Amino acid sequence: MLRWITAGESHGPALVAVLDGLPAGVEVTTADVGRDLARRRLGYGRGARMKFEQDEIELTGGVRHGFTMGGPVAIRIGNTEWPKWTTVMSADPVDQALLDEQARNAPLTRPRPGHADLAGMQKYDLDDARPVLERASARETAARVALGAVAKAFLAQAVGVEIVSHVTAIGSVSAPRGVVPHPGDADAVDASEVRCLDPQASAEMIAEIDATRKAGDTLGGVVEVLAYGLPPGLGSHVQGERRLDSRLAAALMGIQAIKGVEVGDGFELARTRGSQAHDEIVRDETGTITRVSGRSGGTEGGMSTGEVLRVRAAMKPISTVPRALRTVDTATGEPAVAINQRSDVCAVPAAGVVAEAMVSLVLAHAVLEKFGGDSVAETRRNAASYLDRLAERGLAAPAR
Ligand SMILES: Cc1cc2nc3c(=O)[nH]c(=O)nc-3n(C[C@H](O)[C@H](O)[C@H](O)COP(=O)(O)O)c2cc1C
Ligand SMILES: C=C(O[C@@H]1CC(C(=O)O)=C[C@@H](OP(=O)(O)O)[C@H]1O)C(=O)O
Repeated sequence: MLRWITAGESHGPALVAVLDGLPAGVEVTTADVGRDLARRRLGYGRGARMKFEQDEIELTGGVRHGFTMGGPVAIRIGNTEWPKWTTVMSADPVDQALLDEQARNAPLTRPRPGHADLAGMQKYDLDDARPVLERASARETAARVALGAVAKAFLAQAVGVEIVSHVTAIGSVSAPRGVVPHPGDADAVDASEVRCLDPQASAEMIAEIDATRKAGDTLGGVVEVLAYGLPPGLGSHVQGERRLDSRLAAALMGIQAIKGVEVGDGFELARTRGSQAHDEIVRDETGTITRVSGRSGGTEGGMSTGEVLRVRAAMKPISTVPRALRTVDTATGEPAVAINQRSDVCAVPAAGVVAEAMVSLVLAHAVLEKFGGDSVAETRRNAASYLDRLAERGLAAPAR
């Protein structure tokens, strides 16, 4: 079983992340993790912090000489912001006099709509939103992306699966339908400041972000993740929680600010007649079983079909809106405007990288469930044996 967990606060000394259950022999380095973390910092519309936050990475456990050893992989990501926050975020008690010296230590009592602030203060019996927002912050997604990089390395090396993500909409601007990147397009996607393959849509998205920033407002959008090379039969129809689609949806919905998930053509399928909604099965000239379309997004009955997996996630606009939103000061009970610190205007491009990480973790888990293995070579042999058996039965799925 593959399990993962993260800890740490936005302005604490570091984030830490643990991935337990990975076989030995996965080739992964600090540079591989760093590459994905750098991609997460990309994106037009991000705020000031992303320009100077450095993501100091340390593989603190589970990896030796560039290969996993079979134990938990532990990653520490130091926050370079920490020196400014040593008092307000000190783990140990601090003198009140010292706290009173800096404005940033004052309790936050004007909860921001759209954030965890108010519900967290209610739930955890707090007079200050600080302990809530520190953990609710999407700074935590750096830890997930670090683990996702390791999962992605495992998927590529064990079963040849490649993951790519892109932005399909920002605010009212959508990429044309049919813009679907292949693994070979990954660098071209990242070369766009909004991680969109279509140049015209990219330019329009950037203009929309500029106009929104000028208006003191924020934006959301839609990201899509594709997985190429999945074998059929990951996940299972036998129990709701074992379905690959339900696990992907939960993992994507667990990302900060994600409010909707679609698998394949998703909501569009609800408006389509059955004859136009499903992917007909044919045998091609090589004897391979294949589909004439990809509307299902590569899952049927909660299992991978062997076709390209395609999932989308909708992100709501950034919650910290410069045009101050109404709230109530919890210290006085009086109407107030929400705290408004520096913030992103749009983080949809970064959310795509986070979604890629979550899809990678879910797929790595599903691969290990199906094929097991204490070494990558063993997982690879087990997967090959399954695919050989499918071929023997005349049920080989296409290599994608
Ligand atoms: C990559 C990423 C970056 C984000 N950056 C910000 C930000 O700078 N400011 C902000 O207010 N919200 C930001 N958010 C969103 C908040 O974390 C999110 O709105 C908040 O957790 C409440 O959303 P929820 O109701 O889905 O938990 C970001 C989200 C993601 C995924
Ligand atoms: C730090 C990151 O994102 C942060 C997510 C975030 C939020 O409220 O979610 C608010 C901002 O942080 P701060 O309040 O310190 O300016 C973003 O910069 C990151 O993605 O690494």
